[in-house]
Amino acid sequence: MSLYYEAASIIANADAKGGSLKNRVFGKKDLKSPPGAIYALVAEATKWSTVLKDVIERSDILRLEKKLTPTLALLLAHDLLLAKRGVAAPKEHPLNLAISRHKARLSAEFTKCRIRNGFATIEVWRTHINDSAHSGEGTNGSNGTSSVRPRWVRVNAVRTTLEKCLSTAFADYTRVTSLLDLKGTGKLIYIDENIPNLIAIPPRIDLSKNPAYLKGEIIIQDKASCFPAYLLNPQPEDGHVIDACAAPGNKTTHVAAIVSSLTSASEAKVTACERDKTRALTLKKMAKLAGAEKIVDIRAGQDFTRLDPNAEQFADVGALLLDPSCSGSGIVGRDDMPTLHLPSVDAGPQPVAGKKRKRKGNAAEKKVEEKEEVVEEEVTEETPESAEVENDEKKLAARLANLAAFQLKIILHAFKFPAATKVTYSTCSIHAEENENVVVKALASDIAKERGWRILPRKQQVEGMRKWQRRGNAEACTGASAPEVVAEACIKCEKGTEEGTMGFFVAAFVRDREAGEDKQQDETERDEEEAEDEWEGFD
Ligand SMILES: C[S@@+](CC[C@H](N)C(=O)[O-])C[C@H]1O[C@@H](n2cnc3c(N)ncnc32)[C@H](O)[C@@H]1O
Repeated sequence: MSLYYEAASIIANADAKGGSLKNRVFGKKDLKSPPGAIYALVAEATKWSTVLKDVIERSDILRLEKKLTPTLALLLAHDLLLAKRGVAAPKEHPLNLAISRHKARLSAEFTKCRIRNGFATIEVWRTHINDSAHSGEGTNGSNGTSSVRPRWVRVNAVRTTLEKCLSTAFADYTRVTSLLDLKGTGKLIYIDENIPNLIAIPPRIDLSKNPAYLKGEIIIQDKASCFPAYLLNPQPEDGHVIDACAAPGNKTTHVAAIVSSLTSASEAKVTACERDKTRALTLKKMAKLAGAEKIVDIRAGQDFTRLDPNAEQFADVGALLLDPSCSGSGIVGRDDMPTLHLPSVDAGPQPVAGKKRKRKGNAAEKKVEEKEEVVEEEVTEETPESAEVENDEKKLAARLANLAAFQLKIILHAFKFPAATKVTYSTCSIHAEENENVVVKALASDIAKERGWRILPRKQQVEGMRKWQRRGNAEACTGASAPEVVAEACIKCEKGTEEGTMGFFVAAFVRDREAGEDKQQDETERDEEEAEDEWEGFD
């Protein structure tokens, strides 16, 4: 497999591994190309991806080179236009031919793009691209707007208050009113408008030695990761809360802070299950640092799906937070996969209406057509390698299907807790298979119908979540009785946007306590009657 196919496979993330690009490349054992070369190619091509996407689309090469995938076109165009060594494949290699025969067109579009963006030379442009990547800011987000990646900081309400923090740890910071303003110089702070007690500062500021951080008064936590506990909105009447998949504990300590602010810390009760004993150690440390060890009962090594919902000790569990393992495709770390903007085949210049190419056109047109036919043939020679890419896609689909089955199992188990009326389900995945699709299946389940579980509609969500604009995709909710309502109830975050979050998904399920109790009572009575009917003794 060539360098380009291996790099494309890393980008496709066929192994569905989360974490940084470095981890994904250097952690992969079976690479044939040098990992350093793959890493450099993906990192550099990603930095330039908004530019290359534009250049490729305007050149229309994806339409001409039918078997060149958007990812391969991006990687090859990068090397052709920007790498000192050019395309790292022999001149006669089909991939090299597929990109090099469009060199004139691509170079012309690249130059036009540079001029449009106001850069006098490629070197000035390169410096700008490198600076933007270094500060964690995209020149353009995936939706064509500016993107920003601030450092999100949650003020831990168990230990302190936002006001105290603003007058101590952040006393010398200047308040800005937009996330984009955090790109400025100096100590800047933004107070979030969706999540209480959440602030953002420029990513260049290191908090690791800050006393407030060391004392657990502030916790570094992505904004999106604060959505589940806030959306769950546990109230004193909800009683006991369960965090089903808790380590390392960001959401556990957040939910602990919310419940303890509403009741006395001695009454607040959160049970945190963590199946992995080693990860549970981190959870323990985190709960201690956050001052939540008395609120949180940690069940190290406990598989949530083996917890007995009908056990006496869980009789008052009213709310459950479910944040199960997922593909992690939405995760953005400081050293993580930056957002890659891929060209689309349909975005290129469209043929002018009424000027259909004919087989017997003028000489120039004919030449183009002949070339196109040759292109088809040459790329077909790549079939074995294309098959490997296809295989990667199949691997990803299989992994997502497994994860989705496990995620659904977690939700359906949570629905069984007799006093529960609130459940949040979240993932840091960008795949509908793990998100909307799982929600739709959960709503269609027998237990949801029996116990009256439904989606919490947007208009009934807590204010900050109601205000959040990015919602689910109705097409991915096909199968639900009201796909538009379910999609609107689903909350999404996208990485690489002006909102400055990771990729994330969260939805809440609710049911009326009375309706649930009635239905459960009916069910119990029905079970008893059935048991009586089945009883055939003493005759
Ligand atoms: C996405 S992480 C949770 C992150 C955590 N909620 C936070 O915000 O810090 C998922 C965790 O669930 C744990 N897990 C997976 N399956 C589980 C199960 N059946 N029961 C309990 N924990 C489980 C994993 O070991 C992992 O630590």
